[in-house]
Amino acid sequence: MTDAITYELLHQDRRTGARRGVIHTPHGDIQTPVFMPVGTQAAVKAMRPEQVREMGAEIILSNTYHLYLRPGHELIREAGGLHRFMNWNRAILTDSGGFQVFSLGQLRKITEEGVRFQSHIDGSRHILTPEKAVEIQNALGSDIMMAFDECAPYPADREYIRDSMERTLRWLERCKAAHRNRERQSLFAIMQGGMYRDLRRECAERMVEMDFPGYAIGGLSVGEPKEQMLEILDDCVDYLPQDRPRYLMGVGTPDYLFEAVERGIDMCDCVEPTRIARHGLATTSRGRINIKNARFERDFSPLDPECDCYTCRNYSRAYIRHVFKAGEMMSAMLLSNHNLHFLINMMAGMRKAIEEDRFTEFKKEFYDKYYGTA
Ligand SMILES: CNc1nc2c(CCc3ccc(C(F)(F)F)cc3)c3[nH]c(N)nc(=O)c3cc2[nH]1
Ligand SMILES: [Zn+2]
Repeated sequence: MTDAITYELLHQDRRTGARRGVIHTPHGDIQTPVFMPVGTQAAVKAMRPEQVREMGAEIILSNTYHLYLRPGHELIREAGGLHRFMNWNRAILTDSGGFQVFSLGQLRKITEEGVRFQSHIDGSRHILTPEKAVEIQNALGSDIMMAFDECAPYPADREYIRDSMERTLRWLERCKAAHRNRERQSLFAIMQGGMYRDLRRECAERMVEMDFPGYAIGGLSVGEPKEQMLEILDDCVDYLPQDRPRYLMGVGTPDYLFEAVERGIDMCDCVEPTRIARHGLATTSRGRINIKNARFERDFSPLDPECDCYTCRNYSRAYIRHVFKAGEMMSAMLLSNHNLHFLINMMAGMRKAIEEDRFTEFKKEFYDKYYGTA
């Protein structure tokens, strides 16, 4: 029986680990490497689905933890699934909730069974188990479901990491056993192992042994120094099979995206573009700008002169600064639109550069402009 998703490798950059591929899903193809906009509560903040689609997004992320607590996965099942409910007809990947329980839930307790926690919304008590996480994602109908894992905290000693990794692997067996409709929804495994190279290798080997249609690298972007993350990443990608997509979880600022793609990562996410929009921050080809800054008061040029998005074609920095200061929702709409467009555009540039075996040059050009070393 074929899996819901399959990966096709199109081209390997001649001088780096960067690779160009396509992920075929029941809701269309995803060109990789890809940046996935975050739609935590069944909405990409301040954006309508048509806009997200129009800028070229082919997959968005959503979340088991949030949607289970509100509005409830059974309600979404009754609505015909998450695609119907949020009017998004391309691919959806849902995280399994483990990470969010730890970053959002109060009073949580890990047991062999699963994780007990109190809702950050109303304090009600719940338990999330591997079986429950699969059931919820099945109700949501996401094309890619993530296994229920523990994203170990940073720093953590080797003893803790090994025990946590072993439990995550036992939970993975339970997720696989609970997963029925492989031809409609694919289950991705998530590699843990902290910052310990040998544990990472062992975790990867045991996950690959169980065979999944895709693999995520978890337990990173949890506060570790950048060099440490890149060191771990150097090894992790090589432990994974060539013919499956690789998803690096929680990574999404431009510099990290380049480093991840250079090492052979296919999929990335991050709440950053829409989150920073709400604080008046815009990502431009010449670095980040804070629109609140007084220097933009009479600046009638676009956010980014090199950007062709709706925001940059129609509004000035002065206007966006004004609506932001005035507390108008328009500022989140215009900044989210630009920030997402910028990252999606940047990924399109990476894909083209890989096809032409000039990823290294593309990365240098980008860095020189973005960090002003030009
Ligand atoms: C920010 N750093 C980080 N984020 C991490 C995430 C969350 C990724 C995610 C997924 C969906 C959404 C949604 F809001 F769009 F829904 C938002 C974020 C992880 N998730 C799991 N399962 N294991 C990990 O080991 C892990 C490590 C992570 N490091
Ligand atoms: Zn723009």
